[in-house]
Amino acid sequence: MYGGVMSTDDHQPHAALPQPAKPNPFNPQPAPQPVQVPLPAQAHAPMQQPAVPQSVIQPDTSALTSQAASPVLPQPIPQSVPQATPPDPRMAVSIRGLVKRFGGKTAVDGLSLDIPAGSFYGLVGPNGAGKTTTLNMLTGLLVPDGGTAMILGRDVWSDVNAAKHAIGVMPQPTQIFDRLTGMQLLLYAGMLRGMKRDVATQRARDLLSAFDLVQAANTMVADYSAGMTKKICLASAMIHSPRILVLDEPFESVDPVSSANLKDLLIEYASTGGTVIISSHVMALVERMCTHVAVISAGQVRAAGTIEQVAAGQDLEERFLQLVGGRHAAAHIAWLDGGSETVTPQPVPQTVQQPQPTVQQPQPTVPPQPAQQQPAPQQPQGPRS
Ligand SMILES: Nc1ncnc2c1ncn2[C@@H]1O[C@H](COP(=O)(O)OP(=O)(O)OP(=O)(O)O)[C@@H](O)[C@H]1O
Repeated sequence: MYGGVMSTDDHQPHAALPQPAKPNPFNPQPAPQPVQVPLPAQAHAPMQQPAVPQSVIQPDTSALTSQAASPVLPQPIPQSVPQATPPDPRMAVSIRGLVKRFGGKTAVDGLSLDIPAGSFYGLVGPNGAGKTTTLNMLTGLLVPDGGTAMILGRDVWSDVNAAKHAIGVMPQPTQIFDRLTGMQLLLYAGMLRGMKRDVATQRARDLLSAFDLVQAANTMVADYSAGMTKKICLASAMIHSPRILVLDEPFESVDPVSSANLKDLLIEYASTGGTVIISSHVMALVERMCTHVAVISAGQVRAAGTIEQVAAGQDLEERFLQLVGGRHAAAHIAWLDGGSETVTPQPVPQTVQQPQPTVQQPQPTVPPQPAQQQPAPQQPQGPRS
């Protein structure tokens, strides 16, 4: 997804590039196009959950600390979400009461969050917590059912082009034109953003170099490995030097060398005032790289603030487990023993022994019997020999 650039009027660059095999891969969502259409009234309706106040970025650490004494059992959710407050336009991102339902499933359940400009913000949460859905709504890919989101003081949906101009979103590998070469893909991404070809070319070279993809610059992305594809996706999100980078699992499949380079690049980017928002399951990475973290579970923010505030003096991963209650003491599967015990042979079920009609034909080694003395074997479903 390349934000509002999909509606750019600069079509000339497109003609110079090979035609992609897939239709509109940068915006895989089916119609309607949320970037073009104002939200229905309820999308901007009053928040459906108490919004997070400023304390969301400076949560009540005393509450967190007071729970630190019990390292095993899940702790109560910190009470860091008091009464609704309006979105904060000073924030890079300010979300209030965001809601998304898929049928009967509420994926995002009144989520509120403030992300300060210049922060390196990690979103962590169990599988299915609602991280991707939140990011998709934040970046205009998905129409929310309720709540509001602001990017640098502009409402994502009512001022979508301005908001999206400020962000760079890493597309998923399935969303890119993989019949382009890496260089072509970056050029395409840059020129979609209205960049001149020579500027885009230079930036593409810089990015290919930074991501160790120079050798693969003229290789079709379809022939890239998973990690290389991830890197080119990331590079395409960065080429227009956005003020906010939104990266869903950016380090997944990326090798340690590229990963280190990427981390340096992102840290430097954040140090110059850029805001990086990543979702990740790698707690150590979040703890090491991010300045802030939000723990999301069941579509809500369980805790948010600086790493130190959320960790509250503990290992972040342990704290995470407490907050989401994900570790169950009885995680034991009796038969999953790695072969350490003797396996007692069990009688093979009859259904397994049952000969297959086409396989269990009378064996050719059986001595031939006179047809009139030996009836054919009892194989009613098989062809007769
Ligand atoms: N398009 C969809 N249709 C139906 N349900 C969906 C859709 N997208 C997400 N969901 C559901 O919404 C919930 C949140 O999904 P989401 O992908 O946002 O979680 P996540 O936190 O990103 O998970 P993960 O860490 O596994 O990537 C899940 O229960 C998921 O099954």
